[in-house]
Amino acid sequence: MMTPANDPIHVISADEADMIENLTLKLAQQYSGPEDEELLRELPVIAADLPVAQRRYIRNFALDDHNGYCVIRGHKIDDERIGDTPAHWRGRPTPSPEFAEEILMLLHGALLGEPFAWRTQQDGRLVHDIFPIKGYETEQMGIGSTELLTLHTEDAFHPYRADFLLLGCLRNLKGIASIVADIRVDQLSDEHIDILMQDRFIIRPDDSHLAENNLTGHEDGAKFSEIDRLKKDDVRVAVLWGDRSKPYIRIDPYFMEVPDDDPEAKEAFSAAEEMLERNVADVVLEPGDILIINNHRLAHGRRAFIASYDGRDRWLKRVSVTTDFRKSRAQRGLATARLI
Ligand SMILES: NC(=[NH2+])NCCC[C@H](N)C(=O)O
Ligand SMILES: O=C(O)CCC(=O)C(=O)O
Ligand SMILES: [Fe+2]
Repeated sequence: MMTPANDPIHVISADEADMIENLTLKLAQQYSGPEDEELLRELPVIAADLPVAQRRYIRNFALDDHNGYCVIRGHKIDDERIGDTPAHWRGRPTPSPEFAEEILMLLHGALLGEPFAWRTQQDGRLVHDIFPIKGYETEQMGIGSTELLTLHTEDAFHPYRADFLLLGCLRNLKGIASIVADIRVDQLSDEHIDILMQDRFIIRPDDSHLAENNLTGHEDGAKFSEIDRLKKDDVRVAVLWGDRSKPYIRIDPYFMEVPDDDPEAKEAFSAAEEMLERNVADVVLEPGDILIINNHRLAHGRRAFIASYDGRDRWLKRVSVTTDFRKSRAQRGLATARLI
């Protein structure tokens, strides 16, 4: 196919869904958990067993670099087997009852690059949980609920942030929407684009990487020293980069600032924010959906909702994927290590 795939949703057939479920259930018996070295090594090899149409669709999405997101729809979720939506991401068994769904996420990740994660998030787990956690209702984190999760590039502050972000839906009974916003460069002036492409914008780590939101109290917290440094330093970055006519974006206004002595940059930043706000759209994930986000071409977030904490709350899984493992080599210790 030569033209960019325009349909943002690829629906798999019932037969394909059965085949994939059998595959992931079998794999869940063979491996010890989502961080199993052998599983991770085999991922792209096993992913070749996914239906060819699905693999081709994802390949086109990645190569065309045009659409900000796509959804693979129709995977089966065994609501009974996965059990209640947990109260917290800490203290879950390995493997978890939803290991097959975690494998499904990792297989999709392997079609796009290498799954990786952060030492500073969710105890360094490779597959993250996103569900509301009591006490965090008003926080600007995936575990919040009552506030709009404002538009952001995932881990925008970090030079090694994901190229692709996968959000897999296990449960969403109330149809709570994720939000997405494309970059519409035609809605920005040439002057603003020029400024947005320069390193004039201060960015800080978001709260999900802070020690206070991740420590058990047992470890020394040394792994958060880089985050502390980035939090204090006024690191200045560009909001747009790459091809001027189809630029990449790096933005998380909630954790960004424009220096007071740079009114031009302030104005350009507001224009970028307004452009994104104008283009916000809802994407309601259904169980079995995998939302694939091009983290350089789309900002995303989530609508506000009221959590019930009754085991039926919305539950997503999240995997970050890089297309260039080498750039973070010095941070990872071993060539095969996946934590930055
Ligand atoms: N605008 C924002 N809320 N940015 C932070 C995003 C939340 C973060 N990715 C998390 O894991 O919780
Ligand atoms: O819950 C969602 O739909 C998105 C969550 C998210 O963006 C995040 O946790 O970073
Ligand atoms: Fe996010």
